[in-house]
Amino acid sequence: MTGTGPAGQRRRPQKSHTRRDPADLKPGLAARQAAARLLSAVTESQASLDGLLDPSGGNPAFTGLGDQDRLLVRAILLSALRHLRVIDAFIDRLVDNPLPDGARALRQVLRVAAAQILYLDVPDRAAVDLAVSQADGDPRNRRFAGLVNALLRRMTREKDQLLPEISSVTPDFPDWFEDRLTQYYAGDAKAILAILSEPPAIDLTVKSDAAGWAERLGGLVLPTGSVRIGRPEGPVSGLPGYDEGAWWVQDAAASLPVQMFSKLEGLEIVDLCAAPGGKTAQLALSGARVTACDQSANRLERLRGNLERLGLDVTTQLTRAQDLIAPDGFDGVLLDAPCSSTGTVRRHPDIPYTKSPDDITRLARVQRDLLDHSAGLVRRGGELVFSNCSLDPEEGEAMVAGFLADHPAWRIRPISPDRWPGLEAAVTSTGAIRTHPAMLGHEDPRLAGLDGFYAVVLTRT
Ligand SMILES: C[S@@+](CC[C@H](N)C(=O)[O-])C[C@H]1O[C@@H](n2cnc3c(N)ncnc32)[C@H](O)[C@@H]1O
Repeated sequence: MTGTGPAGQRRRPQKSHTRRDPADLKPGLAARQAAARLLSAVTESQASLDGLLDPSGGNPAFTGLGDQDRLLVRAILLSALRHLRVIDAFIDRLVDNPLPDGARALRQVLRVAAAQILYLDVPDRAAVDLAVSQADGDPRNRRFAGLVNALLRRMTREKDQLLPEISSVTPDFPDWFEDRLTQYYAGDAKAILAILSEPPAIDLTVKSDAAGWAERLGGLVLPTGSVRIGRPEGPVSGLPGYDEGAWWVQDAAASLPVQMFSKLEGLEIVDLCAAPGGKTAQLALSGARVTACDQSANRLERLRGNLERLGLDVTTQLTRAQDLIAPDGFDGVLLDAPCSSTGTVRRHPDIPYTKSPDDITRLARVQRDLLDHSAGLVRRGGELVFSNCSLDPEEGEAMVAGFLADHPAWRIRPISPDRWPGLEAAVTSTGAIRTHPAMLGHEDPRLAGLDGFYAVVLTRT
């Protein structure tokens, strides 16, 4: 409020020197600041997006936001990471001189704004204005506020013309990631890379009556028996069947490993890396007596919550798989091993930025150690299913070939190529399963694709 001074002149409003939350100053600014900070954590410190966005233990810049802002930050980050190289190429096209190397904070501000302008349904003007305010409010970027304004305004004007052109010649993902996929998937690599920058469809594993649930939810039944519901607008917890535990979210590819056991009903099965419990639920639903182990107490707690909602009963054990001792063994062992998760880049587009070829080699060694230990837990005549959601053969085909070479008593029990009609291409020449995101094509991109998975059944002769 303005007032009058002693001489009767109008007094200018006093600037408050109290530190205020930027969100108080301009709606939406705190969300953009959080997005830039988290993008920097992913791309510069290799922090995992899942960890940063965890509602309980995540980054305070995110957890301190309201629900709407959190949704926006998540959407900005997913879009930015799915198209980071295209966004950078667009920014670089619009600057007269390359951005200084030290201007990393500035680049994050521009990336966050560009993700909104190029890929999200946010009014251009709001994206530009907030980016300018964001630059202006940060001493590192203040001198660039004019540049931010000019560059982003130009982006809004020229996006229709330039985006298709830049996208057609710029890869979406880092070279190491694209090179490996091209090396291993040859003819399919282009299609895989194209679909990896699309958000995935949501698949449900239903307890029963897949056709009925598909009709009720407007989805379709897949060769795996899963129900695909596309990309629903709101949270899945609002859909029919969630509260009564009639289904759970599980990519169709992730449902295959459990289906590969030849028998489950009445058998004693250990699920060694079980949380959050998608495969544990399948095992329990098939009538197995399940022990679900995980090394993470938090994740095991999540598994218990998920199984409780589904009304399924399992024994849980907090342990590292390699520390589990079971002198009597199990009829079946599921080792859904920790991996680089490159098969899930559609929902985790941070992976190409947070993982490296060295990580893949390291994780393949971890998997091999876990597989060696798992083999000792299988009763004679029992089955060991190994799986993971990596697209990289070093963590799949090659690792298992090494195991078989060192354990001559073990064999692959081959899966028949017609086990899932419509998914014949997923069965390899050795009888293992190799899925990739360009499988299960559909004319509607919202209904297409599959996570990358490798899975194999091993038995002792
Ligand atoms: C790929 S996730 C498993 C997904 C799960 N099977 C499902 O279908 O929902 C890998 C899990 O392995 C756990 N994990 C990683 N290393 C482990 C180890 N050495 N022993 C036991 N659990 C481990 C992680 O905590 C994580 O929950």
